[in-house]
Amino acid sequence: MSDAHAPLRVRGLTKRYGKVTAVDGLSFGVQPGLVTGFLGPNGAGKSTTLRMILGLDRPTEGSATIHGRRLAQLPDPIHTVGALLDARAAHPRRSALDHLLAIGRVGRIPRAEIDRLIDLVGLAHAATRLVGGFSLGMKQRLGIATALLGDPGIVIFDEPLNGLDPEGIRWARNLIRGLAAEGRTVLFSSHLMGEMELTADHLLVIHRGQLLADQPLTTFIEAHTTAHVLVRSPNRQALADALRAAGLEVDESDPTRLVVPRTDTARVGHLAATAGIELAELSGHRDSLEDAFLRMTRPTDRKVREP
Ligand SMILES: Nc1ncnc2c1ncn2[C@@H]1O[C@H](COP(=O)(O)OP(=O)(O)OP(=O)(O)O)[C@@H](O)[C@H]1O
Repeated sequence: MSDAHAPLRVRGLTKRYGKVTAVDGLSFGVQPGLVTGFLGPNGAGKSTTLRMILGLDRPTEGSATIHGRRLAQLPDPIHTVGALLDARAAHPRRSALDHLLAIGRVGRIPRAEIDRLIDLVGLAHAATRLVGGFSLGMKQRLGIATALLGDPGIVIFDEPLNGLDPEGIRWARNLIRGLAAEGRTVLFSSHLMGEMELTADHLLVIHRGQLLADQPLTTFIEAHTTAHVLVRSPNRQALADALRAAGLEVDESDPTRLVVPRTDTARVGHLAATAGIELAELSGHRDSLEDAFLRMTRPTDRKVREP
């Protein structure tokens, strides 16, 4: 599906607060059936973008549309888009159940569906407790249930993993992936790179309000990271010499292993065997999403990439 037909679409979206340009001409589409990760350092403009998509902030320029319309123009918003922006927003003196019942009433959500969602997010044991006494992780679970109340085809989660424990993070990851597998359009932001790497299929990377990348996660990692080989040998110097003689770069700064960038284990293994050099360890590595992201948003050598 092209961006022009994406269920969620942003064009030239810009937000200025006085002299601060929080969001600077963003254009992208979010596709159904995939988890799209929204990635950017603190202050990059993620929350402002999501707020404009949800009609909570007015763009200075540009537009954000859902099925071609602004959210306010949708005939049935609660059944179209569900969002978790700030888990702390729920009223502290209401129980989780009352919170969901109150919001569910607006969309005429059946009680059985509310009970199902409470179960789904693992809050059955705490449904009648006041939200004010909830941990941040419990509030996130309630926020996720609230977002899913209308069984929406589009879900937007801003930092849904904050405050969740490791079991909760794994649960949320499976839930987010499951929502996309059901064909929904899923956009979520997280500053937890390892989680983003495990959860997202597609990435939107923003920095200082501008789009730096709009591509599949694997393409992003391949484009912005290098593969390298770690190799250990009782005959370290001879190995380093043999690798260099074959035109490879060898990093000897680690006293235990040689690091050989931009190659693979087959090549290093073959060169060692040809030179008759014994190996004690041979493994291939690729930088993580975090390495790629940090390299890309480093102030000095950042290059703006058009989507
Ligand atoms: N209401 C506001 N008034 C003035 N400036 C604002 C306002 N809201 C956001 N900003 C500024 O806009 C920029 C983007 O903020 P935003 O909260 O969208 O970033 P973010 O990517 O969500 O960051 P974080 O991960 O820290 O939440 C920041 O420089 C912020 O200070």
